[in-house]
Amino acid sequence: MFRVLVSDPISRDGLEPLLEAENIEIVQKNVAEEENLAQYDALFVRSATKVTEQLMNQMPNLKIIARAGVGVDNIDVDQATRKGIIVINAPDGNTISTAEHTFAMIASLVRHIPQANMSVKNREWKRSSFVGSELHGKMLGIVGLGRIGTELARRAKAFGMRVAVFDPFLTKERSEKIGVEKHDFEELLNQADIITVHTPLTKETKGLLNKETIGKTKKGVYLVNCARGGIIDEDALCTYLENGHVRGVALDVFEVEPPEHTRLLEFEQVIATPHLGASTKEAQLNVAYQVSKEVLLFIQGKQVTTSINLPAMSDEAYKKVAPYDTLAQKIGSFLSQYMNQPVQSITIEYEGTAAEIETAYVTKSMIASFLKQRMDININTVNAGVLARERGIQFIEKVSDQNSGYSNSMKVTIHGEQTTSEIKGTSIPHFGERIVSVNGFSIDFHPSGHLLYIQHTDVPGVIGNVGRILGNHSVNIATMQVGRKEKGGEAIMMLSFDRPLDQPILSALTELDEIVFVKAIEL
Ligand SMILES: NC(=O)c1ccc[n+]([C@@H]2O[C@H](COP(=O)([O-])OP(=O)(O)OC[C@H]3O[C@@H](n4cnc5c(N)ncnc54)[C@H](O)[C@@H]3O)[C@@H](O)[C@H]2O)c1
Ligand SMILES: O=C(O)CC[C@@H](O)C(=O)O
Repeated sequence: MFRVLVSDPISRDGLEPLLEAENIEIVQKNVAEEENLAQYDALFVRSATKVTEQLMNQMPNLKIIARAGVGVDNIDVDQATRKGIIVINAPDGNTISTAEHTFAMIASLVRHIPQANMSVKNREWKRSSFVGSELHGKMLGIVGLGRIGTELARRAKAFGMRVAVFDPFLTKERSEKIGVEKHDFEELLNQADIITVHTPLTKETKGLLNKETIGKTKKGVYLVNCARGGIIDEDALCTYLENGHVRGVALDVFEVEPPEHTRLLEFEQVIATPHLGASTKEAQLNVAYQVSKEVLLFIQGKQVTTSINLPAMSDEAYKKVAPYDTLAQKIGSFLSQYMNQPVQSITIEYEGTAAEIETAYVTKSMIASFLKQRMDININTVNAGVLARERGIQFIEKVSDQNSGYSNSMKVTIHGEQTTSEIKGTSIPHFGERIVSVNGFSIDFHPSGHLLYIQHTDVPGVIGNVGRILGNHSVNIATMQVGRKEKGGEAIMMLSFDRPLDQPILSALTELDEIVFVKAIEL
């Protein structure tokens, strides 16, 4: 049974993909009211539930956190990553609703609609107090031209506005295609009549509009924040509202929500909504449906596509990656068992067609498989990189479209404290994965099951002696391959069996004079 806790109000209709599937239990209850948090595999939230490290510690079985919305600033993504918990969001389900809400706020702001509404309801008729401005011909400055910024730009243009944009990641081609003017931040501040922010809240965007930058705006500017509280500094807003430099402000989001203590709400020129950007039936259905489908993919062992802390990959891309993923996991596990010593660095080299896949994913998968042999915690592609770095293990990825004899190959080299080892493998369509070289010895075997690696001197009788000892212990050899670098030098044997070998057999083999090293490997 896969258990899902839905902590914030999320559209039940949107949960349909999970409700219709078998062996999934969905509980809609706030985390604060649930006594047995440890039983859940998935947690669904909107912006209200704060997914802290402490909460994650109370949910040791948690595998996936689904944010039914865009911003993940209420989730400690770094901690989730360390714990191997996938974080997904619904990147575009609420884009239209938020763009429409922002536009409604802009229109309300310049026509004083909320203030006029209050006045009429107070039985007043003060027409001259609420003279507004047209949007037509004015310049809207959009900071952050992502999904919402782009939809907003379209709506502003339909109203005859000029649209100026600042977004450090925006290309000239894209701005021309959308029909907006690309500016640097100072130009936008100097020229725009209305400035609206649509970036995520990050270290760079926190306080982006502050005492200094608001000071560079046109006198009488209108400011809008329907993205995240804190992108516009609230103290600075109060200062510029007080001295009349800022004519009006529209806020859907606040530094602290609900905004019980902010002075901002005392200003007549400030209009506010309680974080309603995504609050439409359509958006809530979309976001819940999007994350439910993603969680279902995860339960089915398929690739999720909207993860915050995994490389994004379509199903199509994963089909190409899957054979190399299996090969990488086998090599990682083999080397970890083989090299029983601390490790300093891991290099993974992709050649030929293997270089065309999403290599970052496969590298993490290999590292996860390597670390799993050594650590008793949940390790997967989400946290493998972080955990390796924390343990001082460097990992290096090299990609080359050249091939050295195989149409695709993957070579992993591990530098340990005492020795260095390497394994090269390839994936053969319809045949599976093969290891083609171990520590420079050419060989050819399928990396699976109960294996035995033997390093020995290349003299007559070794194979017979190994066969005799195994036979004496009633061990049946399933497959056997040998490889050597030169006649009479060192050589290796790779054997596979139907059952694991126990220690007395390994000791008996080690006692043979011509045997240098014996290692049982379970894959
Ligand atoms: N009020 C609501 O209910 C509501 C609803 C949805 C989203 N949001 C907020 O809106 C934000 C934007 O959503 P989106 O879907 O458009 O995201 P998005 O990722 O599509 O767009 C964000 C844009 O910001 C730009 N950006 C990043 N750093 C920047 C910087 N320092 N200066 C200028 N631009 C920068 C990025 O290049 C990107 O184009 C979300 O992060 C979320 O916090 C709020
Ligand atoms: O869940 C909500 O209503 C808020 C959503 C919004 O802030 C988001 O980032 O998607």
